Amino acid sequence: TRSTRPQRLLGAVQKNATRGDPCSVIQAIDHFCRNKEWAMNVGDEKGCILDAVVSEVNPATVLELGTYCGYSTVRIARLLPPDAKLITLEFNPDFAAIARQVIAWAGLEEKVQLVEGASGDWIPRMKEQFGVKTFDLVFLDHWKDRYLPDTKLMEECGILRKGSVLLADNVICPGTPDYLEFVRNSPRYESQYFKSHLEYTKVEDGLEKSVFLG
Ligand SMILES: CCCNc1ncnc2c1ncn2[C@@H]1O[C@H](/C=C/CNC(=O)c2cc(-c3ccc(F)cc3)cc(O)c2O)[C@H](C)[C@H]1O
Ligand SMILES: [Mg+2]
Repeated sequence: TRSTRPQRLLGAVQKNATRGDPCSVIQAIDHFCRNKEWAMNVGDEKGCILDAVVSEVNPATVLELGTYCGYSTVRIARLLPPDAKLITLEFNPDFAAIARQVIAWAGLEEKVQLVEGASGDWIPRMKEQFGVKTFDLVFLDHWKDRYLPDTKLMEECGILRKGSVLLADNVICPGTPDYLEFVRNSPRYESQYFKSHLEYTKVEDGLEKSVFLG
């Protein structure tokens, strides 16, 4: 049967990237998505903003919602200090399987814990399951209508601390209007918009960085 796009993306990584070299994995995926088949990775332009925020926060604990093929997982994990931990949630087993192989090709398995399951089920269990009390950085890139409910859940479960940074992809395209309205108007967040473009296109999109004030 015909392969899937994530399988072809993995093939491009295995063909064109060097094992253990995260930058070559990132470049191979960006080249594939720009020249062969578009895919919904955060991409190189928004990826540079993501890199800057990760470097600024220098997090010991990171939570990613929506692994997909693992592109942003590799972008984030490659910048983390040795004993830092990135937990990424992906509820589609086929995407999780692809992402595991992309992360392994980049040689970043030690820094990444890919959890197969839904954010709603796992956010409440972060403490007991992984011994993580709070997250220094959360990258939201899953279903756009889940950003707000999951943010409220993270608050309720106490996994955000004063200063935790939420970074949300696609706040313009496809758009997350309810989330944006919430973080921009809530007194408990200090929000900032980073204007950019939808991955591999000229369409406007951007990232919203929101600091939880406790
Ligand atoms: C209830 C479960 C919630 N909890 C969950 N828990 C765990 N994993 C979850 C949960 N909800 C979803 N996931 C996983 O995350 C991934 C989902 C990612 C979704 N991303 C987009 O939809 C998007 C679209 C465009 C776009 C823009 C323009 C276009 F024309 C077309 C497309 C661009 C972009 O950058 C985009 O990130 C993955 C596919 C899916 O299995
Ligand atoms: Mg996205």
